[in-house]
Amino acid sequence: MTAAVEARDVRFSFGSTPALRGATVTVAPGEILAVMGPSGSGKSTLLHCLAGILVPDGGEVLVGGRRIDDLPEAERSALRRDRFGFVFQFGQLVPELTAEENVALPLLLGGVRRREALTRARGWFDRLDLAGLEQRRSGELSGGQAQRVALARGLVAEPEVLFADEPTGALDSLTGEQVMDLLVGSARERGTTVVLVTHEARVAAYADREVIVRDGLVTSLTPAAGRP
Ligand SMILES: Nc1ncnc2c1ncn2[C@@H]1O[C@H](COP(=O)(O)OP(=O)(O)OP(=O)(O)O)[C@@H](O)[C@H]1O
Repeated sequence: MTAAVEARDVRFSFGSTPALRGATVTVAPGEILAVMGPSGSGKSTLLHCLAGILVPDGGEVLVGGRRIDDLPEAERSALRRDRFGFVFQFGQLVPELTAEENVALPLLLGGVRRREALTRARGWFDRLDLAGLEQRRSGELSGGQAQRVALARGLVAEPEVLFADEPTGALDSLTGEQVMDLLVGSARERGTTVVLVTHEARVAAYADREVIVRDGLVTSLTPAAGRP
């Protein structure tokens, strides 16, 4: 089966600091993969390389079996917009926009007309337990609400792959569990592939499989905790 996303022997340095030293990982279509590992081990860098945000110094990144690391920036940017969704640790909502405009953003950037984009965006508010908050700005939302809005924004364009970098890192454990339930539930409903960076075992337990990044290498493959 062709992998949804794959890194082959990927190397990346920030100046003289090596962040990835030959990382190899394969994510199957519809799989939820947790990327674990100590602070500074290269987890975010691996996610950024898989998502075509960073271009590796060596090795290859493939999406649906096709190399993306050698594409021009404009094509990688279009790929991110059209086929990927993103959720980061601190939601990173646009403060000037309402919650529903934030959710609609990927659709608007993809050329969907405003009225249709907002209608599709609103559909997510009930689903993610956000009904009534459509017109709020990010400063008027709790951390958990803002992160659910960010999750809706990551999923609204029905991406093939959702990249989530510490999506619960700024939340208390109960709120974090609610966000993970919604993230995993929505991904499973649509068969969305998920690459989930986390240093928390209880978050990784939501995944189908976990890999550990250590010193810029993917060093171990184990079943996620709590799964047979
Ligand atoms: N923008 C940057 N400039 C310079 N060095 C960086 C930059 N980003 C990351 N690094 C370095 O690259 C290495 C890998 O960082 P990365 O952020 O990928 O680790 P991480 O496993 O995601 O860490 P954390 O769990 O703390 O977020 C570290 O040594 C880090 O200091």
